Amino acid sequence: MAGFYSSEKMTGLFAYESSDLDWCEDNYRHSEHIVEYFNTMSSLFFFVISPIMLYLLHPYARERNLAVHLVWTMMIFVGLFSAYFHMTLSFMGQMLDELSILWVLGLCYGLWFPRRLFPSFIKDRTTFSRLVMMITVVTTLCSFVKPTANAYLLNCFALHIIYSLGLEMRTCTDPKVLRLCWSAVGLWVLAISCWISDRFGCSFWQKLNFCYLHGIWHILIVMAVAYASTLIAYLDANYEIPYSLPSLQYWPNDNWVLGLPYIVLKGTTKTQKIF
Ligand SMILES: CCCCCCCC/C=C\CCCCCCCC(=O)N[C@@H](CO)[C@H](O)/C=C/CCCCCCCCCCCCC
Ligand SMILES: [Ca+2]
Ligand SMILES: [Zn+2]
Repeated sequence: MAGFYSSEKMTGLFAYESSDLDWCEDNYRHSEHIVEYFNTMSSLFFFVISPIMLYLLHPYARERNLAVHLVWTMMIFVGLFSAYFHMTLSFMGQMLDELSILWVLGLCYGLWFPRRLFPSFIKDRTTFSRLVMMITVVTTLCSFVKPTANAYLLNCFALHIIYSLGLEMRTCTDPKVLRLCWSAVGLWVLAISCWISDRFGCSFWQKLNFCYLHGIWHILIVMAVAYASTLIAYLDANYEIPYSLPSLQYWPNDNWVLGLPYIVLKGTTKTQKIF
């Protein structure tokens, strides 16, 4: 009997609308199987950008650490779980969506957090990455205590990333790097405005019959992550693999306003001897 109840509880976690979260978009408006149609479809944008970023960052990843590829590989899963969450609004969907974001953040911190900002008792990146891993595991467990707070906590990481970026950019005068930094911050500001507006201004947007801000957030946040992660990887390359002579370019065209940024390496391990 106890087994029956616990398996019933388990299926309850997968049940449609079992999450406490419900975004502004009308439920079942465009499909009887998909709770929030536009929020689900816009999550598919992750599948468009992630493979391109995997391809663009390959030369840098090969030189620095192939684990860099995990970032955009995991972003494909973030997109998948986000689509599943909005399709069902299930508790399991919510946790998969949020925990996959937490683990991408953990990975990015472990890989790229600048050495000179490490706490003084940490001497090398391996120890720092282990500490980040432990914090990520503990936060994963804590996320089940008050699941409605998770999204707010995750958004706070963006503030810490921007603060750390500010410290790193203080001495930068390169116009191309500054442009990438301001574009990343600008995209994030637009994205978070959509997220907050969807969360707290829903009755206003319903009156205007425009309930798609959370879907727009999905698109803007992927672009912000593409810009911010490339910028951080570029700063990291300058510090960790200076012989590779990193520079920034945009795909598909370097002159476009809204291309995807990537790192070009003009030197390789073969030219390392000179340094
Ligand atoms: C030294 C660290 C470098 C970090 C580089 C960037 C790392 C990006 C890490 C995570 C990717 C976030 C992907 C967002 C997916 C959104 C899915 C979604 O919409 N989920 C919502 C529910 O559907 C949920 O409510 C959202 C929760 C909030 C997520 C907050 C993510 C923080 C993203 C940080 C982006 C930094 C941008 C900095 C710009 C200068
Ligand atoms: Ca809804
Ligand atoms: Zn979402």
